Amino acid sequence: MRSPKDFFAPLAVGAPAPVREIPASPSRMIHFFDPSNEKMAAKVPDLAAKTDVLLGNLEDAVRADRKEAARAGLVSIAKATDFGATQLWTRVNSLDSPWVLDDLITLVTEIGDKLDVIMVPKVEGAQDIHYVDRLLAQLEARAGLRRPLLVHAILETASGVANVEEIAGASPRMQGISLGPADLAASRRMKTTRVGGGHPGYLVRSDPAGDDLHSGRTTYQQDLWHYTVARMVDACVLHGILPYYGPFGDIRDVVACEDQFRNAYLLGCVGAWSLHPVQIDIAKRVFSPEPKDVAWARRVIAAMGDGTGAVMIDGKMQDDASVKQCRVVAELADALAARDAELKAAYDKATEEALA
Ligand SMILES: CC(=O)SCCNC(=O)CCNC(=O)[C@H](O)C(C)(C)COP(=O)(O)OP(=O)(O)OC[C@H]1O[C@@H](n2cnc3c(N)ncnc32)[C@H](O)[C@@H]1OP(=O)(O)O
Ligand SMILES: CC(=O)C(=O)O
Ligand SMILES: [Mg+2]
Repeated sequence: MRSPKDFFAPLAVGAPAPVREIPASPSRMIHFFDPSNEKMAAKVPDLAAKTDVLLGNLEDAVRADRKEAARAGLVSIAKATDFGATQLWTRVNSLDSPWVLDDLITLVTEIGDKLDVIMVPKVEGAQDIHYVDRLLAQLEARAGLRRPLLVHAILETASGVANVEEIAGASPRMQGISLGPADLAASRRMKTTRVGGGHPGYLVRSDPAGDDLHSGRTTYQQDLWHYTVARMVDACVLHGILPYYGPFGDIRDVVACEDQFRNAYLLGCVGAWSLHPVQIDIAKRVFSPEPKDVAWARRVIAAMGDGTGAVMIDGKMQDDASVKQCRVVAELADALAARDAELKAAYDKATEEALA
């Protein structure tokens, strides 16, 4: 563990100084593509126009015999594409794999100036982040980079969950953490074979009306990921970094995908992964506050003046705490509206109507 005095010192001579605050650019969807897949690669320029984050994936879902092609593909795509305001991220192979060292050396030295964030899978504890932190500093110095790369950890091992607070605070490079429900389920020996989402067997049942235990009892499916997402959100907030829901593997079930994303949004996550183009708009919709909620938040903020005291609006009590809740929604809306004219118009129209 570095001393608090050295926390923001560069870890290699010539490496750029670490950032003191994580940039709050929109990252409602982290869209995954396989840079070795020609069809997906061809779509990257179009996808850059409609996603907040594009991520060139080198790890799971890329076949072992395509790892080098994926790495080389990402280098060419990054060099050839103008991403505009969209961030470019990558997910490198796991730290115990035969590919990760070349992934990091190649990507940082060839396209370090185009990359924003490096996602590290299967993080077990702070030691994994410390390893990547020092190596990135050495490579940044070698490449002459002026801006430090940020690091994102996937929470997908039982040990990672047990150590999530120390992972979140392991380095000033830590940008955020995503839930990895597939590897996490395997690591914990959970008995679900689904990639994220609920399970019909994980439920609670209402009490029986009488002696008949078998009929008339409603069941409610529960969220398998509630505990982990909530814990991840707290760890991220504690260290000033951003929490994300990860993948939803049932691409066809756009309805349950939206539900899972919304649960994560309501619990504090800022975005989720999209694995297929059909999930991009779902994430955009869910992780952008609804116009009526923005209008309400702005109305409460306006009515609360300096933010202290208590007022009644439409029969609901508002005070110093509820105005803070409203500021969360209003500030997110302002940040998204600054980049999205359509959203800005919808927020402003709803606010005008609410204040009329
Ligand atoms: C547990 C984890 O680690 S999750 C993260 C790792 N997994 C991934 O990254 C998976 C990424 N996604 C995929 O590989 C694919 O979407 C699959 C395999 C799930 C489905 O792919 P397909 O069977 O080709 O889907 P489908 O036929 O509906 O695709 C329609 C079009 O969208 C394209 N497409 C599919 N997924 C993507 C994507 N993620 N990005 C860009 N284009 C895509 C297809 O190439 C196809 O293009 P075409 O119309 O030119 O032929
Ligand atoms: C996200 C991921 O990598 C997983 O669920 O395993
Ligand atoms: Mg995984």
